Amino acid sequence: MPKQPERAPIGPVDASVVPRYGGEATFARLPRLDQVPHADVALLGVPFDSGVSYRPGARFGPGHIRQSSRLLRPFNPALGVEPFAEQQVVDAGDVVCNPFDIGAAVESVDSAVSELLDRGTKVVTLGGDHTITLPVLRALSRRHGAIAVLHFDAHLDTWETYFGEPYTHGTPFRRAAEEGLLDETRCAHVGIRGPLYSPLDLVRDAKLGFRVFTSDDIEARGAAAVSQDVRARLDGGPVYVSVDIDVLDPAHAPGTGTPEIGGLSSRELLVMLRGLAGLEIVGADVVEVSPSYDHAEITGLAAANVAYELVSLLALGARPLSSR
Ligand SMILES: N=C(N)NCCCC(=O)O
Ligand SMILES: [Zn+2]
Ligand SMILES: [Zn+2]
Repeated sequence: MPKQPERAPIGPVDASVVPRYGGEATFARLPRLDQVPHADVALLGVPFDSGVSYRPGARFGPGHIRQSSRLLRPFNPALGVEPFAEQQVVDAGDVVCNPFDIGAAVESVDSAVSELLDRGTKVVTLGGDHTITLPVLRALSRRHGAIAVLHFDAHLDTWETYFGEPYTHGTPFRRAAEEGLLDETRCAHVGIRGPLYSPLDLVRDAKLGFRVFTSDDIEARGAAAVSQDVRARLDGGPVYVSVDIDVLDPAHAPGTGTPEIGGLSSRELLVMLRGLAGLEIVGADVVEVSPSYDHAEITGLAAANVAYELVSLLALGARPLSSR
């Protein structure tokens, strides 16, 4: 059989030909999963927020992030990559999640992510509240074993339960640690700040294997310096990147459910993300975007651009070692 010529990825709709404010709001105006023969990377919406402890609305996050992603362009100069040309990126639509049964919703996310991974597609999940990271980690660790988690968040999300419930947006990383999904020598939280329930929260969190880089550390030492330490912590195996948009200061991301003052600027978050270039990233998410508290798409734009950086990092990771 003659070798098939390699097909170039189908990219976004060209904004210089078709106005970017019209047409279907797939992420970055990319093709849908059913429009390509094979996808290397899929953006997957998870409209679910039954795990929240305060303001609701993250169920509307995926649609809002897509709408806010219309202005993204195909070349990322900061990382020197064309993320949609070097790999086939698609929008895989939304997972159907039962809003009245958290356990069932968690199973649905696991199945949807597993199905994509089985086809050789990496997944960047658009939440949804932070509950949804647990099933993604379950699906990934079935393939990769225990993985490092880099968790950007104001909150630890390693609390025990809320109202006796194990699956909530404040507990995913405790469940993940208990289930042995995490490489406890290589996990980190970045951007932690704000009041806790008890001094023991930090002690219990450290026991799960997380190193904490606080929002104050970034203010004191600068994002570039902290990013070096984070990188050193993660190196040596598969890494999952979870971005709770409330890692940003409410001035940079007002549209979220549990806002905490004194957070990162969007510029600092970009520096931290770009510092990950070259790591073995196996999946990522952007969660906790709650559009009804957003203004002027501030949070939507931040989330869309974070997802764009994550897809860019996946493109770099897919390059042959010699050209990274
Ligand atoms: N994952 C997010 N965004 N928040 C967790 C906060 C849990 C609490 O109410 O203490
Ligand atoms: Zn948070
Ligand atoms: Zn969180």
